[in-house]
Amino acid sequence: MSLANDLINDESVNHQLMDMDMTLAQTTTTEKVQELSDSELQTMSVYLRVRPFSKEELGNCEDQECVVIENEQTVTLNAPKGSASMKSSEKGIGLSIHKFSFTQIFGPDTSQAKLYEETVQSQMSDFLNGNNALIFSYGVTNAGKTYTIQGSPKDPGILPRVLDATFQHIRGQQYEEMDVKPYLRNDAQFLTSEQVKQEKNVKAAVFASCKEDSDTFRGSLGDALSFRSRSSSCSSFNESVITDSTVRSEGGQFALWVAFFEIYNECVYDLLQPSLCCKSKKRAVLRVCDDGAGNAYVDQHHEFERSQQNTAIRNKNRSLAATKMNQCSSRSHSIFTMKLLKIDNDAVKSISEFSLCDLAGSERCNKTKTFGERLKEAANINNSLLILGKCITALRNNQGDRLKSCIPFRESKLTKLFQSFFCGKGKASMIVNINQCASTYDETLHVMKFSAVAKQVVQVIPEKSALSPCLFEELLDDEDEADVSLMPQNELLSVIESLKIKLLAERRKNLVQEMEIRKEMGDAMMQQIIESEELRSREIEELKESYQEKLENTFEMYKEAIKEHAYQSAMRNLEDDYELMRRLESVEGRGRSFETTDQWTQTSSDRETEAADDRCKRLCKEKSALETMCESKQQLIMSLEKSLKDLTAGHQWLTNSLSEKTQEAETLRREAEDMSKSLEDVLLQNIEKDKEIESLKEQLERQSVVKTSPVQLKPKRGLLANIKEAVTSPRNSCSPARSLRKNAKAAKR
Ligand SMILES: Nc1ncnc2c1ncn2[C@@H]1O[C@H](COP(=O)(O)OP(=O)(O)OP(=O)(O)O)[C@@H](O)[C@H]1O
Repeated sequence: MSLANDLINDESVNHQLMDMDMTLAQTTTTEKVQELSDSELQTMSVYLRVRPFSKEELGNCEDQECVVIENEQTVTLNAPKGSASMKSSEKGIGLSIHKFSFTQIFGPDTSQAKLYEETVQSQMSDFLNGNNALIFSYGVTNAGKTYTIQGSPKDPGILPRVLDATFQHIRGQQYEEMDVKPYLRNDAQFLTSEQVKQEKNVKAAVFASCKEDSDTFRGSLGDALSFRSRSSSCSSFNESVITDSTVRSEGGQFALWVAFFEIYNECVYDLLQPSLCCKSKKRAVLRVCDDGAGNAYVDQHHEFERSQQNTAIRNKNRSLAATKMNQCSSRSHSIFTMKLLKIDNDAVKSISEFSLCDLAGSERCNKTKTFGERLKEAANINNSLLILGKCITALRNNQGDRLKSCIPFRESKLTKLFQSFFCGKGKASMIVNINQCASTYDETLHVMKFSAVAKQVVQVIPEKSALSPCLFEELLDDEDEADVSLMPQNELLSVIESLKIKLLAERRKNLVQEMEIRKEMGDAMMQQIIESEELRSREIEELKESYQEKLENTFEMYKEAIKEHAYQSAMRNLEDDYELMRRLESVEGRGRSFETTDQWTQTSSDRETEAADDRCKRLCKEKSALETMCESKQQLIMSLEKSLKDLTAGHQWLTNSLSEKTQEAETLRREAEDMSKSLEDVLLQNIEKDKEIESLKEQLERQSVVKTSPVQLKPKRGLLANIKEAVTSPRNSCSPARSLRKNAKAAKR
């Protein structure tokens, strides 16, 4: 899609350039055209069709008034926020508003019928009058190109309408024989009866297959190409051609031959090839031939009759794919060609051709998220559109330049087939399809810039009688020759020299241009590859992480399972050991019983003896195995017993030392208790002694009072003796204390 961008980078500058070029072109061509008495000169018709928003697009806020139709010829494009154009304009590099003019603009409400009437009808008249016409739709993917060319079963597009109009025109004049067929690009040949037979067989196979497909797939996408039934309610476009006064209706008969092919990845495939063949075999690639006069053509025409008008010719063979931007994106350029042969008195009077081309969508690879096969397709589509752009630019530039630069028609199949139309062999017009989505604004802008260039291409439309393959160019050459013949030889040589220099400069310029274009395409591809690489590495990282996590989980799971298994095995081993022990014991028991029972050996048969022997051997083996196992177990048990003994001894030592310590602690506790008791006693003794002293003091006081009083009190001798004893010998046994206590109690009483 960088096509238009490659051609035009700065809009304002280019507009000025265009204006200049246009002035130049117009002056130069006006001079020339004065001599073209029978020719018609006009710029290429470029129509714009703006498709309506889909519900999804409205839901996604795509409506940001990016496309404003000012009037029937002018449209304004306003860059939405976030678009590359807006960013550039904010940096002061470009403009955020662009105005474009077209031959005619059709808004979102335009019906298919109106579009047909106002765009195709004049070319239709040319075609029916014996002239050639080409209509091609151009635009970004999902802009409505296929809808415009093919339409839908309910609302047929240009193609079914053109066919219908053709049949209306040749009604009652159809040539019944099949013995005249288009030949080379502009010629016809008479067929032998054998060839006619072959043609009839091919035709029957093709249309039977198409009919079958139509019945099978009715209602699917391919029905878009169904030719409108005559009983259809839509009749307006039938009359339009019939009532057209410019169409000459003379005598004679008409044979209509059609070809329908696609250019996919620079290979041409027949879209009318019977489908059965396609299923089993690889599709045959058609050759683009040259008729010797520089006109390329594809020789694959099928005769077409009125009876087949209702037959659905489907484009199910066409290369379609779902891209991020269009679920049913055309991945090829499809070209439908009609050749109308006018036959009168067993001679072909005229041959006219009408080609309708639905170009594949121009697109940005990263926007459409294309990879692999899709990327290859996109590269091929973009390349052929790029060459178409180069041709159109060169055509426009040549108009203002006496030394015409080479137009690279031969660089792609598409431009090879378009060449004759651009060289004056017919009238070409372009329908530019755009959507109004904000997200595709930048691409739409490129398309508009491209169409601005195309609109300035001046076409020379000669009268049929004066027709030669490249009239405009031939006339210029003739003129140059006439001038040259009058020049002296030395001047001629200098002219040749200067021409050589100019040629070299031109070649260099072309090379540089080519290199730049290739570099840009390479860069775009590289960018795409880098982006996809990054995406891949991010995905790989994410995958790695998720696998790592899964691995860890699995590892944990296995760890658990191994633990479980080890536990189960240990349990089983234990049980086995036990079982073996049991069996060993029983074997030993049985062995003992065999030894003692003599009668048993005598009475058993030989077979039983053998079996018993075997069994005995097996048991012996088992026994020895069990013994070995027991031995090892015994050793294990012994070692375990030893460690248990050690542990018990350690435990015993610890217990003993603990009890010793406990005893020591008990003794200490008791000693402490005794000490506290004796302390308590001493305290009590002190208290009692204090009390006794007090009471003795009281007694002494009383006695001193009695000594002074007339009443003589009888002295208490025992008490005094006791006091003396207590005072003088405090360390005496507890009996005195006890007696002291008694005395104190008595004193209290
Ligand atoms: N004028 C219109 N009115 C209504 N619907 C339209 C109109 N133009 C296009 N559409 C719808 O828009 C969608 C895209 O159109 P279409 O497939 O014709 O685009 P395209 O340009 O051919 O895309 P691609 O280049 O990817 O093949 C289709 O669903 C079609 O029916």
